[in-house]
Amino acid sequence: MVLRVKQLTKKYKNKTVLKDISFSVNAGEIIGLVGPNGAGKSTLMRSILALEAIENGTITVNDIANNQPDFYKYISFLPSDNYLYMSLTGYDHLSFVANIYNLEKTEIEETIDLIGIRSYVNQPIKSYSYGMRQHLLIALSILTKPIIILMDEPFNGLDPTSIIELKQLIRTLHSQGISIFISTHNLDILEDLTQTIWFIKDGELFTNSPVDTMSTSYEIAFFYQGNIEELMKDSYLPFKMNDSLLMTNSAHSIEKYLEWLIKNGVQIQSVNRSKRNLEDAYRHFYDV
Ligand SMILES: Nc1ncnc2c1ncn2[C@@H]1O[C@H](COP(=O)(O)OP(=O)(O)OP(=O)(O)O)[C@@H](O)[C@H]1O
Repeated sequence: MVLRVKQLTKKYKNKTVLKDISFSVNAGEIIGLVGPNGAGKSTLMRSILALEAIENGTITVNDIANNQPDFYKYISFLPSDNYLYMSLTGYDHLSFVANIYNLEKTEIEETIDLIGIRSYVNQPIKSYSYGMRQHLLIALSILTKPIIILMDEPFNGLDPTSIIELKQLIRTLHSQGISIFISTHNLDILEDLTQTIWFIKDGELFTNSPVDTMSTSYEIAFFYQGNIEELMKDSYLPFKMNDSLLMTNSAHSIEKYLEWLIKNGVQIQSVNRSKRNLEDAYRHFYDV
């Protein structure tokens, strides 16, 4: 167990924004947090980091509570707002954090290479693009070798190139065993990164969200000279047709569908996990 949150309640004046929320994040998980504007995503992250005073709850990382300095060695935060100093360089920022945590120069160098910011790390922040700033913020957030990173809307304002790079970076961090808790409004990006997606609604967190079944639903593009619907009926496997794609049903394994189709002379052109599932689940859950 990396992060554990127990019975967290947070109010702003009379309004309860987070209602008795409990959950845990395991090592190496990528968790997506979804919810409409004002649902409480940022408040949840800020409360975990004790940036907000809370009414009730305990929050630990590696069993260390968030009122202990060591807590902040193991967890780091990529906030949605940019807090960089325009006249200082990327390296200045990294040295600043390294000094606080008593880190070696070599650790700064390793981080620069891992995040791939060497070509501009000695330039002042004011010359950085939005994506370059985001990379530096990530470099800052991993400098202390955290075991979990909270990312609040990290894709906001990024162009497609930076989005692709950031997704790759998140995968790299994940491959190193770092857990990532990420809030975003971009459902497509989230679906690309993880199948563990939690919903927040009216101050409650739904960790067994309606998206749980989505991972096993697929779209199959195929070539077949006969009538595919007739052929599928004979298989007794539930399906839907969508823009001439065959949509599988999540309760049945993809292998069963492929086996049946191939056996009956259908040429498979591609198989993709259905992208529409998260959006559908979102619409259904939030009644959009
Ligand atoms: N400092 C504050 N004082 C009073 N109310 C606040 C404060 N910060 C947030 N709120 C309220 O708490 C609720 C949750 O806000 P929060 O920013 O956590 O939502 P969010 O899910 O991150 O939204 P968004 O997707 O728009 O970023 C909202 O109703 C918001 O108005």
